[in-house]
Amino acid sequence: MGYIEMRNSCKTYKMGETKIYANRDVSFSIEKGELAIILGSSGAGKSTALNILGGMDTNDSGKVIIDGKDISNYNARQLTTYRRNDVGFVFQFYNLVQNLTSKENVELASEIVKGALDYQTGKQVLQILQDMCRKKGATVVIVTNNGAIAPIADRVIHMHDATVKNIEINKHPRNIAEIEW
Ligand SMILES: Nc1ncnc2c1ncn2[C@@H]1O[C@H](COP(=O)(O)OP(=O)(O)OP(=O)(O)O)[C@@H](O)[C@H]1O
Repeated sequence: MGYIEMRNSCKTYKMGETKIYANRDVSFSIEKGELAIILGSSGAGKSTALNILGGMDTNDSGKVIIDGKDISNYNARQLTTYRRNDVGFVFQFYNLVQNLTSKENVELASEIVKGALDYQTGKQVLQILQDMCRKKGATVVIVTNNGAIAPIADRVIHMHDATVKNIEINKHPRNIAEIEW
């Protein structure tokens, strides 16, 4: 079993009378110490999957197994403990997260790099994330619509239209210095 596993995870949002499928039967597995990239165009469902993995949102059905525990059964208090102890977030833009209280949003914001990342700062952040995997054994999940950074990942999860279309394993991930966008 992977360190992180989504199994048939589904999430819908209601917009008035309309039901929007943000994640439909999303399944993937990430090994401990991997750098995984979830890649897809705007609206593909990447942030929805990441928010669920990070305990910031909950799914409607399906399992979300982290280190052998199914966090999809967690209540709000358990999710708060999980976020505090087991998860770290870096946002590209300053985001308010809908499911968190305003106090939790302020706490999150205090840990976030200032505003949108410029090119060089973006590269430095990627370098830190890759080093955290390679040197400290951390498991990192990056969400992006920029295909140019996919070669730095051990695993690339392609999403389109709320589903996982394809999963690629890079046997020889590139160093950050080798990529340009
Ligand atoms: N809170 C919400 N209420 C209603 N619809 C939502 C909500 N969050 C996401 N959606 C919808 O769910 C779908 C998936 O959105 P999601 O943000 O997960 O995509 P994404 O791949 O991360 O896109 P982006 O790259 O633009 O951030 C989209 O159609 C989006 O409009």
